[in-house]
Amino acid sequence: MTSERVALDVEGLRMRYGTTDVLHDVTFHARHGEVLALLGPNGAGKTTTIEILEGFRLRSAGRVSVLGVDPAHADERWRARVGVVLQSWRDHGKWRVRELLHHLGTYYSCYATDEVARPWDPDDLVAAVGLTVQADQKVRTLSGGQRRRLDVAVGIVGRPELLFLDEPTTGFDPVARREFHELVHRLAARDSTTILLTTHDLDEAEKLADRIIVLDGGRIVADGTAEELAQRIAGEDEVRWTHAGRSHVRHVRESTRFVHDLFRRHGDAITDLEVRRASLEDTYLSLVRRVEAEGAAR
Ligand SMILES: Nc1ncnc2c1ncn2[C@@H]1O[C@H](COP(=O)(O)OP(=O)(O)OP(=O)(O)O)[C@@H](O)[C@H]1O
Repeated sequence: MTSERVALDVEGLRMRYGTTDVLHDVTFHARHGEVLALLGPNGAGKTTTIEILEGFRLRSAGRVSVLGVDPAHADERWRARVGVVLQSWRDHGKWRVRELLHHLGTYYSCYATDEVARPWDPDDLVAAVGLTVQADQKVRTLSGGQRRRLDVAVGIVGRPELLFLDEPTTGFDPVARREFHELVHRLAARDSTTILLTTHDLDEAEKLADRIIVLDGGRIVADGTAEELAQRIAGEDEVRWTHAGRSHVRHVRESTRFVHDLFRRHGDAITDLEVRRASLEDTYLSLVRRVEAEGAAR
């Protein structure tokens, strides 16, 4: 469920490491309850952006507001409203799963409000991330994918209003991935949690995100829904059909009109008609290649 209220507001964000600019004028926003995927090649600036929004890294310039607060000057009360799942987290090996979540949850109880009961009940939380069977196991005995599920549980134990997920499903098996996607949908739809995630899995971005932002070389090169980006960037749909026993394939910009003309000309003689819109992967690859070609031409 998305609302008009802005949860994330980033304008003219710049980051410089030494003498190298790695973010140039990055501007975007997210409404409450929106799921945003940040995509881009290695080194594009995704983690740097997320770390600035989390308040872990100080920006060089620009305006950033996260839940109405500048993360560079945020306090504990703000931190309790924000959940973070980092790329890797390797502590607390001796703790048992439920015990650890119960313990971490106690830090959030003083931030409970009339609207948000904090923390998440440990039994409900282990069930939500699919760790009920492992609830009494020591953390160090979990498999890689189970550890990642626990990372997600740690990130949401305080029932955050805004959740940052940096490559959340690395190491998940297909069942865990599907369950995680359902959890993200539930958090956004039922609890109106705003979610910003980075991923290299384009299928995952397409399934989860209301909106997709592509960063390349520290600049935003695309921002929109998967369909909008496909229309704007990849542009062409693939139409396949059979006529008089022969298979045909054409790539066209306006597939609805093309199919209409096809039927007007050949009527019922057309069989096996299939229209395939550009996937996010097609769109992403054509966008990144275009940006690289422009960079090489400069
Ligand atoms: N602490 C640092 N000091 C200097 N340069 C850094 C530092 N952290 C990141 N960089 C550089 O900033 C750029 C952006 O890095 P960042 O980690 O944000 O990219 P990313 O999009 O998250 O990449 P990946 O997909 O590989 O995780 C890279 O060129 C990287 O080398």
